[in-house]
Amino acid sequence: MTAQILDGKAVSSTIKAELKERVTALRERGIVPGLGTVLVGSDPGSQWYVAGKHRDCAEVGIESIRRDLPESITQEELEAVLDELNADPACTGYIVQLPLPAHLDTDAILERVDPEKDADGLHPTNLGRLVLNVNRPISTPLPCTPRGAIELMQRHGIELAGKHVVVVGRGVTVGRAIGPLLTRREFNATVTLTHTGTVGLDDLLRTADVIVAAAGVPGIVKASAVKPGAIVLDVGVSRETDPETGKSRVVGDVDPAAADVASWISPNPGGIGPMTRVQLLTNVVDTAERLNP
Ligand SMILES: Nc1nc2c(c(=O)[nH]1)N[C@@H](CN(C=O)c1ccc(C(=O)N[C@@H](CCC(=O)O)C(=O)O)cc1)CN2
Repeated sequence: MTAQILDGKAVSSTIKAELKERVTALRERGIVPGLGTVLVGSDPGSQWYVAGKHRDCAEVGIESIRRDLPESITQEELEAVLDELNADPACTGYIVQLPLPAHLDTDAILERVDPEKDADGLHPTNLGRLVLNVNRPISTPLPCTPRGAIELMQRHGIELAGKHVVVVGRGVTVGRAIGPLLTRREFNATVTLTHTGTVGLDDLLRTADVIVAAAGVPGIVKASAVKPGAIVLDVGVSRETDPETGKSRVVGDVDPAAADVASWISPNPGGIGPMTRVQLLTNVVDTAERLNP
């Protein structure tokens, strides 16, 4: 079997076209959605992701507010920047690009974001609402990668109800947040959360109808652990230097040979990354519409 491709680039282009129409309608009513980004330091990956977020905004008509800050910033100085964005009426929602430098308290920073402006859905209040299932139909932002991953499957006509999803990885942006979403009645999947400390991971993976590989460990999902016909989402992002070209490249969590066993697979790059980005725009437009019914 050769797996069909879950094409995140194509789906995100479609969604961006839909969002552009929604933004145009908002602008016609005098409402201009604005997305803020807060970037600390000069990590090349984070700089690339933030630049991409601003390109996306320009494409759909969302205003960009950008705060690029030095690596040396103190906790107090960073919190003051967040307080400004919390008070800025031009900012519909904003994100703090992760990871932050080690001297900063990430939990305290995420908690400082006004939950109403939390475009990433990572504020404890919004994650709590997700777990309590009070976030329906769409009243507060949902974490971008989990929601984007589900949308990618839905837009390819994949029915999740009754499926057993095995998630690999316990990080806050994906692993911990995707279970509460997938087990909502609207999706009705059954979820097993595993991680790098799970004993018998391969045996659990072989029971999965859907694998969400988000551990950030290259090759943690082996082709031999994928049930024939399973759906495989490769979310993990690691970087390595290509020995032939000397260039840095993205490596996912899934053994490429899994494409010979699975029925559907998300490429990496080109699968979940673009869906993460477009979900961020969706969160901003949803918020602008919710605040201006
Ligand atoms: N505040 C946040 N920080 C981080 C998040 C997040 O959701 N919120 N997720 C990641 C980084 N990220 C978004 O910020 C992100 C990762 C990857 C992509 C993407 O489009 N990737 C491309 C490949 C890019 C490459 O070659 O490096 C793809 O998959 O096709 C977009 C956004 C951590 N931080």
